[in-house]
Amino acid sequence: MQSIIEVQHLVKSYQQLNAVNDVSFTIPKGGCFGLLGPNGAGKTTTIEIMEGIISASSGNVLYKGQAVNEHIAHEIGIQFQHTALQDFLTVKETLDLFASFYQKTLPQQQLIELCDLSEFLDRDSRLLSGGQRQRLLLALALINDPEVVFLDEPTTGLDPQARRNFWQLIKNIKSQNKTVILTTHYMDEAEQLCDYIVVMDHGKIIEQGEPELLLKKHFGHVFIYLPVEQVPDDLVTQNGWRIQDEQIEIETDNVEQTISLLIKEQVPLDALHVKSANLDDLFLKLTGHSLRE
Ligand SMILES: Nc1ncnc2c1ncn2[C@@H]1O[C@H](COP(=O)(O)OP(=O)(O)OP(=O)(O)O)[C@@H](O)[C@H]1O
Repeated sequence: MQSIIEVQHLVKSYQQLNAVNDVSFTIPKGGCFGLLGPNGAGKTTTIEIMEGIISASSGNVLYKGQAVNEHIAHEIGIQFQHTALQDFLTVKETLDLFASFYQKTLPQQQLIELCDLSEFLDRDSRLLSGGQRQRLLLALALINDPEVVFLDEPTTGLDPQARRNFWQLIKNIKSQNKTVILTTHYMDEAEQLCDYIVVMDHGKIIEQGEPELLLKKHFGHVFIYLPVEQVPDDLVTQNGWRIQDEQIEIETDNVEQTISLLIKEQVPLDALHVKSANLDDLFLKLTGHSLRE
């Protein structure tokens, strides 16, 4: 595995607080790397040190084996949550303006296609919908044809359809052999896009790996749910089943056996449903709270 960024023993302290507390990870070249964690976990601080925006108290970030310096700005693209767009400029004029800041740029037509901008090129950038604005901000992050693109919560506030469209754009970018570094509060987004995730909490890494392998490691099981009023209390107690949101939650590695037991105990099964663990469950298990609390 070829790495593009290495983060080594990173620490960032603010007075008494270690916002980032001895964090190390390696980002493989190509694919999508996700940095996840609840509010205040230290994600933005870590990312901003990687981007060269703020300096670390100690530790190193290596980009292609070299310490990060001011040249990194030419090789990376950053989609900020709130980029100030110039008033009175159309989308096309905004692309022209940002392209003028760089010596090397992606051909504009390619950028327009990659980010699906053609429908609203002549629109004043203040009049864009949330999804259109995000596509323009993505195009601005890609304007210098960077090898690494940082996306900080790129779909926050978008409707489900716009989020799905945006995921497709990110997949297109991945297929161009660029490395995408993503922070997100949406676990379905991480599951769809990320090849590797690092989960942070309180400034430290609490887990990292490929999403599928992490799910296998933490949950060898599936979940069966039944309405609480349909399962006798003593059966729940005997088996140590949990009660969550008016549902009995049964974690099992043998669905057939569990269902046979429920049938034997004459539990009605018409409202039963079965679910595999997902990243939301993993997050809850690791941090004790869900990501969007
Ligand atoms: N400039 C600063 N001065 C003091 N404390 C800071 C500063 N920047 C961040 N912090 C603190 O460092 C901790 C980590 O913040 P950070 O923004 O990195 O978290 P985050 O994981 O990105 O959270 P969110 O998901 O809410 O953006 C927080 O407790 C925050 O209050």
